[in-house]
Amino acid sequence: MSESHYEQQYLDLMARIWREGDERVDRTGVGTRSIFGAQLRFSLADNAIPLLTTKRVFWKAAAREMLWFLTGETNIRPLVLQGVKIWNEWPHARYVRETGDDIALDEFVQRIADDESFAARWGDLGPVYGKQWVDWPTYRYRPDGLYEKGDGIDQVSQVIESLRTTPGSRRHIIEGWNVAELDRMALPPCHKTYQFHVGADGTRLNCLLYQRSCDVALGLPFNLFGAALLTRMIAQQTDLEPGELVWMGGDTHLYLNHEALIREQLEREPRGRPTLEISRRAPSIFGYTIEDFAVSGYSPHAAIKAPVAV
Ligand SMILES: Nc1nc(=O)c2c([nH]1)NC[C@@H]1CN(c3ccc(C(=O)N[C@@H](CCC(=O)O)C(=O)O)cc3)CN21
Ligand SMILES: O=c1ccn([C@H]2C[C@H](O)[C@@H](COP(=O)(O)O)O2)c(=O)[nH]1
Repeated sequence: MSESHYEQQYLDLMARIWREGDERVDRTGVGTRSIFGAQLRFSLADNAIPLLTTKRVFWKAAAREMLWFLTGETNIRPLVLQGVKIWNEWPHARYVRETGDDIALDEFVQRIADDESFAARWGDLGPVYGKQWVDWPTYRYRPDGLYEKGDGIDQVSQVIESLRTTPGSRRHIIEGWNVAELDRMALPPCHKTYQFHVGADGTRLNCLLYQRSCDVALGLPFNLFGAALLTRMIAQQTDLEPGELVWMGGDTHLYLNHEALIREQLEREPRGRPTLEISRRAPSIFGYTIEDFAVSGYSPHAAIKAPVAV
């Protein structure tokens, strides 16, 4: 018998949530079936990548999003200019809510692209992932008892440094959950904690991602690819071989309006094992561009459209 396909875990998770999940009214009002606590494991060895094949996943959008996080940027404009649409709904909803100007999503996005000052005012998501990852704010007390702003903390560089100098550490963490700033974020981070780990006698880099809330149909395919890509870049920068990606979900759910996608996708069989090649070693973790990444052996089933819950 052939070794089971890595994607079977994802399909099994989807089937189990749809079959056994509790039906819940969620923040978006759409409604979900949900389980609490789930785990998936993927090997990243030999350039393996946990990219779904039972529907086409636009991995370049996920890769561009990951590169955007690494720039520390929190405005959607750079994504919009690259044709990445996945964050557009949230600034649009805020704009409509705060101005009463009920413009269509497409028109809003066009203005973000065309008008830099409009984008500066309305395109920002607040201090989300990128900001916390590379510029976590600090404050220090002054002798007069007031605070002043300290230097931001670049967690990504610190993790790379700690992987190089103390690989056996159990503290290689990149954290997005800045409790003091949650109320200023368009959405509190979902893929909130990345822990890295050096295993196999100091040769392999493993990553564990803890995701507090997971949209299994739309978000998870992106989150798995993103986490694998981040791990691959960090492995290259620290001269380690890619090891394993462990994914852990908190509230792991399927939106009720994704039923057609779920039924269709669960009929399909995984197809092939794509690989990710990184064509050059960038001077630092911040030096990669989309052209550095190539996926080969990817001939997935057709994309399946589904509405995103805002
Ligand atoms: N409900 C919800 N689910 C999410 O996955 C999610 C959020 N909200 N809010 C913030 C981000 C945005 N993310 C998104 C948003 C949309 C797609 C999406 O529509 N994906 C489509 C098309 C992708 C494309 O056009 O490139 C897909 O078929 O995967 C994926 C991830 C992940 N996050
Ligand atoms: O990277 C992401 C970002 C978001 N999600 C999903 C998970 C939930 O369905 C929503 C967030 O809603 P909350 O009420 O804040 O939990 O977005 C994801 O799966 N992946």
